[in-house]
Amino acid sequence: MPKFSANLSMLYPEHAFIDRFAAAAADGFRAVEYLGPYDHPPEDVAAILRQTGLQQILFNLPSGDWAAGERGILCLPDRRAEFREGVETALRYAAALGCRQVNALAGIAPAGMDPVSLDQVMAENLAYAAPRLADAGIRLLVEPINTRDIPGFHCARVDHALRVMDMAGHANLWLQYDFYHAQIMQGDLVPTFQRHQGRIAHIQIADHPGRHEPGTGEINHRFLFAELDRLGYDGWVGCEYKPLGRTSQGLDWMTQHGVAP
Ligand SMILES: O=C(O)[C@@H](O)C(=O)CO
Ligand SMILES: [Mg+2]
Repeated sequence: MPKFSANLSMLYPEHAFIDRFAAAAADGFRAVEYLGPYDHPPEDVAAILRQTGLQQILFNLPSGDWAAGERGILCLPDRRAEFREGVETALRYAAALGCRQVNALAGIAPAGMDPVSLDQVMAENLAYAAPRLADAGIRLLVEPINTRDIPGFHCARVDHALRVMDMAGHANLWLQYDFYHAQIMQGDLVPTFQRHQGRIAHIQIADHPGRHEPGTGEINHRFLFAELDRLGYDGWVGCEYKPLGRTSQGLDWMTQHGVAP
C-alpha cells in the first residue's frame, strides 16, 4: 500500500492553516506537505510538527506573489536574484522542519517571451539550486502543472520538465509527478510513471474533473495504487485534492480503495 501525506494547502480548508496539522494527525496521517510555511516562523511550524508527530515531507520554494496570481518564478528572467534568496529561505525552513524535498514551480510565461529562453532561465536556476540543496541532503523537485487550471504555466508536461532538468545537468533534480495534472495534459499515467520511475521523487493525486477525492472522477485510483505497489514505488503520495465536504468524512475514499492514511 502506498504511504499517503496530507496536503494542507488543500485538505482541511474548514480549519485555519495552523490547525490543519492536528486535524491530519487525528485522521491518522503521518506526513504533511503544503505550498509553503513562509507565513509562520520556522520554530512555530517545527513545534507543531513535534506536537503532532507529523513528518514534513515537501513544500515549495518561495513562488512569487501568490495573491497577485504568480505561480512560481523559476522561469522568470528578471527574478533570478529573488529565486536565489528563496533557496536560502527554503534551506532555513527545511533545516528547522526536517524536510528533505522542495518543489520549484516554473511560473507563468511572460507574454511574448521566447519559450526557449525561459527554459534556459529555468535550467540556470535549477543548476544553481540543485547542488546547494544536495549539500543539505534536500532533493529539488520540478512539477509539471496543467494549463487549464493555470493558463500560461510554462512547464506543463512531463517530457518538458525532464528536458529542462537535463539541460541543468545535476543529479539532484527530481520529478514531482502529479497524476491530476498529467491526466489533463497527456493521460498515459502508468506508462509515463514506469518510463521515468527512477527520476520521480514524489507523487500527488486528485480525481478529474473537479480535483476532488479519488473515486469522484475518471481516474482509476485503485489500479494506480496497485501499480505503484507492483512497481515498487516507495515515495510518498500526496493527497492534494479539494474535499467535496468536510475533509475527515471525505476520507472514506481510502477504505473504498483498500488504503489507509
Ligand atoms: O499541483 C499543485 O497545484 C501543487 O502541487 C503546487 O505545488 C502548485 O500549485
Ligand atoms: Mg501538485
